[in-house]
Amino acid sequence: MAPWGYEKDNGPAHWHKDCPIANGKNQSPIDLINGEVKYDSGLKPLTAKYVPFSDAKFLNNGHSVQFQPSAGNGSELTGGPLAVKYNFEQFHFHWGNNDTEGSEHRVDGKMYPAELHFVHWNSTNPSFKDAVGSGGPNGLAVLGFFLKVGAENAALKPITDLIPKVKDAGTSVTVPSNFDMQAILPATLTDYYTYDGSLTTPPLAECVKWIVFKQPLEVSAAQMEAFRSVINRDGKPMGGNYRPPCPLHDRAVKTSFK
Ligand SMILES: C[C@H](CNC(=O)c1ccc(S(N)(=O)=O)cc1)Cn1ccc2ccccc21
Ligand SMILES: [Zn+2]
Repeated sequence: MAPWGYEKDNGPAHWHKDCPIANGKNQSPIDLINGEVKYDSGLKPLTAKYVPFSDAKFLNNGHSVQFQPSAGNGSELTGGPLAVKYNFEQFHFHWGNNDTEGSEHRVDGKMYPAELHFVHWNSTNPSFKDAVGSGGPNGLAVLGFFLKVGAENAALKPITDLIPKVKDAGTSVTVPSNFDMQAILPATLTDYYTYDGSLTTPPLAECVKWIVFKQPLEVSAAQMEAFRSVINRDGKPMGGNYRPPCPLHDRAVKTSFK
């Protein structure tokens, strides 16, 4: 099979051939149905402590655009549903070719124009790759933020301004060391959905504690358009790089809010 992608001939419906876990019982994304979630008063706010990276790249890997430090620097995530500290690994985006589609998770069937994922790995593992392969839903913790079109996002501007430099698959650019990743996050990481799931791209490993925030972030129409100028390995617009929702099976989605 051609390397996986989101086109007709290599998209999500084909992934099970190389990754049979695609039809597993803990797959992501899902449709977050408010009538079926359960409030858990034990869910505390999350704490993300992000230290500026001196050596990070912003890259186009053919299926997303991704902020990738060269090494860890103590940036970490704790709290919420997490029992231990998780190290920051990377963040990346999923988006659509118009404002009616693009996010991976949905809320009562509604899609947002894009979704931002902050990927972290369980620090009890020696490395990110070990955490992916560690088995069970505590290997990674991914924060999901919906993006909607509105005011310009000043915190994301240093990143969206770099998008034209990584238009082509396989290209990358150095991110200025004064980029403040912490500024992207809302002041308090309180209202979220959380459930046990998987990577949303092959190898689709079922190793993720998902934490999806109820409150979308805003980006300007111009910032949204920047994403839509990115192209994939086939020279086609990358927009549409989202997996459709997967069956919940017998999983519970908990919320930190009533
Ligand atoms: C997974 C890793 C490549 N994929 C990811 O890192 C990743 C991270 C987050 C998401 S999302 N959209 O769910 O937030 C999706 C993919 C490579 N890799 C590491 C071990 C490993 C083993 C076999 C094959 C590839 C392997
Ligand atoms: Zn993702």
